[in-house]
Amino acid sequence: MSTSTTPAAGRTAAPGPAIRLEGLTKTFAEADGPVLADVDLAVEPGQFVALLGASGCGKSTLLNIVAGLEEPTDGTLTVPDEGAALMFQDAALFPWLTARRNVELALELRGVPRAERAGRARELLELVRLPHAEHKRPHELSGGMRQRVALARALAQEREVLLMDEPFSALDAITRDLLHEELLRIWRATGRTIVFITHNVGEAVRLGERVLLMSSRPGRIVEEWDTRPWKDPDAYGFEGNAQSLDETLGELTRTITGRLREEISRHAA
Ligand SMILES: Nc1ncnc2c1ncn2[C@@H]1O[C@H](COP(=O)(O)OP(=O)(O)OP(=O)(O)O)[C@@H](O)[C@H]1O
Repeated sequence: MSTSTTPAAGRTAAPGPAIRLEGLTKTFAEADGPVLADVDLAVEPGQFVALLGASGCGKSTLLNIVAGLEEPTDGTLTVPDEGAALMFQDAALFPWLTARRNVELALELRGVPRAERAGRARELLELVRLPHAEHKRPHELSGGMRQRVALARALAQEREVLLMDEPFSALDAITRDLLHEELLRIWRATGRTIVFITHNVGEAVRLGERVLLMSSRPGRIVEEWDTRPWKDPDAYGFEGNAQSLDETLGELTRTITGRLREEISRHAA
């Protein structure tokens, strides 16, 4: 696991969870009070965690700290030594490179020998179901296809942890729905640990095994729901039929939506 900086605002080595935050606080120099205060969170290897919260509550700040792009003001952060792969709302591909070259670049940065790069990039484009687009440049691809390339590029980094900051929020509903399926398939196939930020409760419930709600200013994790009983009802001894399963899932979604609304109105008040 990871390197250490200062004891108070540090990155420390420890076995166990893939990500562990303890008493994490972040205050920006020019900000009015802390954006994050005393955030505690442990994410086990291979878990899929969805993080919900009002706009501006600090979700991206939290992800940026886990990614090492921001330093915490206080608290302890444990992440894998290798760091994490990141994916954003904007695919941020190099426009002059083909889809395959965009993926190859990530392989090159990881030190994969030149002779292996093209084959590995093709495999990754197949994994995201985009093999036919390997020679296309980003402007020739749809928004959904660009996000698939961005996902292949993030996977090319071979990091255990994948951090996703609203990666599908700019896509239309049908494309998003398809990408949800693809992401779940890829998560099961690769065993990555995923932290996925969204404003969308349906998306959070569909994707996350754990759905976390962040409070607004200061941001901390105030509630958590376990969706696994709905995803694997037999393993969790759910005795109802498909309809009652849907109904209880609907109830869960309404409960989470209600709590998110409370947080949004508290922030707006
Ligand atoms: N570098 C920075 N300097 C000062 N303030 C910042 C900085 N980055 C973020 N903030 C502030 O921290 C707060 C949280 O921002 P952040 O982007 O983490 O929220 P968020 O929950 O991801 O929002 P959204 O859902 O709208 O993307 C905001 O008030 C923002 O203005």
